[in-house]
Amino acid sequence: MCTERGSNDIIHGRGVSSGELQLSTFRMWTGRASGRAALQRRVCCGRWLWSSLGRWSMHIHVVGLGAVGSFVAFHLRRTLAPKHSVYALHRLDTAPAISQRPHGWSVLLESEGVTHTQDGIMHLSYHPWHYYPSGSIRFAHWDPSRRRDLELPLSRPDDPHRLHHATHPIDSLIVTTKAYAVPDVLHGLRSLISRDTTIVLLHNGMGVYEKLTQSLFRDPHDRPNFVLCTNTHGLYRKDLMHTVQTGYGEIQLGIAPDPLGRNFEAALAREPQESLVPELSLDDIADPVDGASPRYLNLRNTIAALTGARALCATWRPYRDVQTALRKKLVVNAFVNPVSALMQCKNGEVLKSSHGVWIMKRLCQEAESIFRAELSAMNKAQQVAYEQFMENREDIDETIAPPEPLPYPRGLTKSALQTETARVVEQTKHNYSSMYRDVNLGQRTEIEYINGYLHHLARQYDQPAFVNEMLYQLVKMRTTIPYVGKPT
Ligand SMILES: CC(C)(CO)C(=O)C(=O)O
Repeated sequence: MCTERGSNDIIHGRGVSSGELQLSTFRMWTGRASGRAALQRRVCCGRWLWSSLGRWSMHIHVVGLGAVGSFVAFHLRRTLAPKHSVYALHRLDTAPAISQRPHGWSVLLESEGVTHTQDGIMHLSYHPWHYYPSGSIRFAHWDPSRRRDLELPLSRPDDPHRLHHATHPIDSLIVTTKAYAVPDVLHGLRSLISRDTTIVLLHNGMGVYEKLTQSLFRDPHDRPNFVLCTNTHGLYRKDLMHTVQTGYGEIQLGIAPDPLGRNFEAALAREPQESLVPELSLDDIADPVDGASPRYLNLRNTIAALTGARALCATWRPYRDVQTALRKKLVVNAFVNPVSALMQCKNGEVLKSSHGVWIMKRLCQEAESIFRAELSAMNKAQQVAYEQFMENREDIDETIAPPEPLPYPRGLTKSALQTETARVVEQTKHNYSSMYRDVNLGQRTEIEYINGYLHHLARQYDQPAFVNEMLYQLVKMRTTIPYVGKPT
């Protein structure tokens, strides 16, 4: 279901006096602290906040301009007021190809036979980290009128001033590259990312967020906010920055828990007022009346911008629901993608025979056992944490109820997974899966983040998963054998 919210929900520091900002920041960051230390913190926070919120507009960067990235950039630019900037980040080596396109720097979206053109997206290019181990990053802007604004000279990672070279640190970064490319891309952009940045991850598969929090963003105090997404729109890339929409789906956004402790989903715990079902509230991310730090303001604005672009059909959902949706999509991809790539067929073929149906049913059964084992381990860990907490408490009189074990989501039973797989196969029956295309183009596949992710979970929780294992090994084997095409 699409939201009715408009881009007017995007808020900025203007209109709030510096006095108000200082007071509210003091409350938010220092709690009940008082005296000299509190005064020092108050002055320091106020200065920091004022300089950050003095910006008048939002800067949204989209990296990975394949089918999904172009689709998102297209609709954001189309919906947002011109004062907000939408940037497309390209690898420097793709820039010459773009400048030779007949449509120049415009992004094209084709839907129901009509091609729409979107201008006004600013293009920046970067050198991916692994091409330049010394850490050089260069941004070149393609709009000469704003060139001076945006140029970022080459700098080394150990240069203490290099952040200052960037006129715009990144407020909001939407990452739509293949799952395996995300860590390298973020590594390359690291100097422009701070804990005030919001990073939206929009890719197939799972495990990227966990990888990032264990490597590039280990320190919870310095970690940006992350939004994890599932996307069910049918899209394919016809050409560079030219996407075709073959089916209408939705994007679900889930905000990863704040390492600094803010509860973005506080509304769910409040007594429902008019509606029976409590709804998430943007004010729980950042309350414009109370003043807000850039960290939360950027997050609120990112959610508002994405949900405000109605054609994206993006909704903000509780993180737990998005985790369920991600697992559902993982299982669909774990069946459709390898089978279509190995059998060299369109999605519509994979369930036409009893053999395909057998594989699909067995895979869904394995996935349910894996997810049940995972949940049971989480519930056990929660119980242990509760018992330890109770043991270490000083006031033993007050009783705190033990946490309720989380119930197993209905959407992840084997029959629900089978129904969902059959639905997606029917909806995308005329499409070639992304893995089919990757295999045929001799490109790296996302197998490690799809069947590979399930495989690691199965091992972690000691669950047999032979069908998944076989698909995983076969796709890896396929990519070691040169693709020769059809015999003539
Ligand atoms: C759902 C499906 C299989 C659609 O083609 C897909 O997500 C993919 O190709 O990666």
